[in-house]
Amino acid sequence: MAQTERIEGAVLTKYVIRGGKPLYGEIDISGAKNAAVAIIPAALLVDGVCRIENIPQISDVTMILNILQELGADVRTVNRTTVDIDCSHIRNAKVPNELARKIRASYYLIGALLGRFGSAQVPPPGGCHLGDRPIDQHIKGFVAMGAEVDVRGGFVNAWVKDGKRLSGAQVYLDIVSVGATMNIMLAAALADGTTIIENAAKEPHIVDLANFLNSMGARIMGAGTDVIKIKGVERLNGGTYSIIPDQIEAGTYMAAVAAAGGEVLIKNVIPKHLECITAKLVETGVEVEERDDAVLVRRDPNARLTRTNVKTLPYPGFPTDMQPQMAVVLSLAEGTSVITEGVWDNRYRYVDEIRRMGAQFQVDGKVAVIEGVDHLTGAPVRACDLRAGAAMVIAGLAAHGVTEVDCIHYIERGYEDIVRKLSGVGADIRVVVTPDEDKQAQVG
Ligand SMILES: CC(=O)N[C@H]1[C@@H](OP(=O)(O)OP(=O)(O)OC[C@H]2O[C@@H](n3ccc(=O)[nH]c3=O)[C@H](O)[C@@H]2O)O[C@H](CO)[C@@H](O)[C@@H]1O
Ligand SMILES: C=C(OP(=O)(O)O)C(=O)O
Repeated sequence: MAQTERIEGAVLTKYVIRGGKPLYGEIDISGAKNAAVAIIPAALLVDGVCRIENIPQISDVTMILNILQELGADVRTVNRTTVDIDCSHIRNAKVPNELARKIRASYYLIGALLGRFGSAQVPPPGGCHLGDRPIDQHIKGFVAMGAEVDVRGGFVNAWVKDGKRLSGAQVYLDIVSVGATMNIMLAAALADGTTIIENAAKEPHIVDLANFLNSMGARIMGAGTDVIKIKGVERLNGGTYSIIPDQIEAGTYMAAVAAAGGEVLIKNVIPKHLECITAKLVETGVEVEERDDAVLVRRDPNARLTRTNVKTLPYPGFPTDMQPQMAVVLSLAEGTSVITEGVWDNRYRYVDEIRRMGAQFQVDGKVAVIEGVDHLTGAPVRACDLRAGAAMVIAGLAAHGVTEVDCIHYIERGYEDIVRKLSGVGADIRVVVTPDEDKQAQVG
């Protein structure tokens, strides 16, 4: 990722956690990062004002809103979680380099700009390093719809060969890809004719993007199944839409209660979206009670967790974005657990960090074997990426002693107010700001 941990004023920030305190109380979940970062670019397709509610206050959202503004969108903050976006006056289909390379979701601008203008120039996506992150399936979809695509001069260049409008097409995805499914949906919403995506991904954020587009006048059917049908329309009109709660943020706090013990009501969630996470936590001995729009998570701080095996898979399988957090839970479970990473090639980069805290963790390719330990011990550790960073926080909450988590800008890509939310349930966690000595030395 291109973000830097050096921030204005030559300071470094980290989280300092004094662990070993069970968590009690309530946590409110914010809007879903992975839905927001696709729905905001989708506003490019709309003629008029889109009011988007339940937007999470995270740095990836700030970044994608900044990109739209750079392109010429009128973005107005209505309140903390609501923005009005009007892209009607944009005429520019070239996305600025510096911003777009910082986030993976900038690739949604390809589908949205192609759909709106018939051309797009977007830098290759950034995002967390989880292994190779190809976009060949996105490109396959655009090409099937009549686009030419090449990658040259540091940009993905895409344009429609004959005229300005893409044509509906049948696209079979060779691999279940969330990004390709959403990007093709974006491109197809205003296309001429019907697009059918086969072997589509089924994640909650795919359904959310379809619901957003449909609420603005699109005709998308089947989102949430593996065949999605998009009947292209002439135009989309403005409207109001509220983003779904963040499945992974909720799962992260569920894992925190599992690791640290206690009883927390996790509010503003869709319990159905959490079932894949709930099922695995229950196997380890955690109690989870589903309410209408909340889950109550309980774990006796004096009882040991039980081992289990986890394989990450596309939805409704166990999410890859919960793999590091679940690994911390299993590090504390009695017996040997096995995790198989089924989506990414390189999602165990945090292993050296968690080992510093006493976890017994062996990794061979996509498989991790974890021997549960009785307790973890606080240590200085680094957030290697967004979810690995969240996992370090969870480990710190459960550990004996003090844990310092560095590189927290990764965590802030996807977690709104994590320190306030955890402090609210009794965690001893602070943000500490210290002078950046390297920078001071340079300045001096
Ligand atoms: C299926 C899945 O769990 N997807 C996750 C993936 O979405 P994201 O959209 O980033 O990734 P994809 O779903 O597209 O990728 C899934 C797999 O398909 C491969 N691939 C993808 C696109 C492509 O054109 N060619 C190709 O080969 C990837 O290398 C990966 O192995 O990461 C996000 C952030 O961690 C998660 O929120 C998503 O839940
Ligand atoms: C890895 C993630 O995000 P991104 O794909 O945006 O890097 C994530 O949400 O867990």
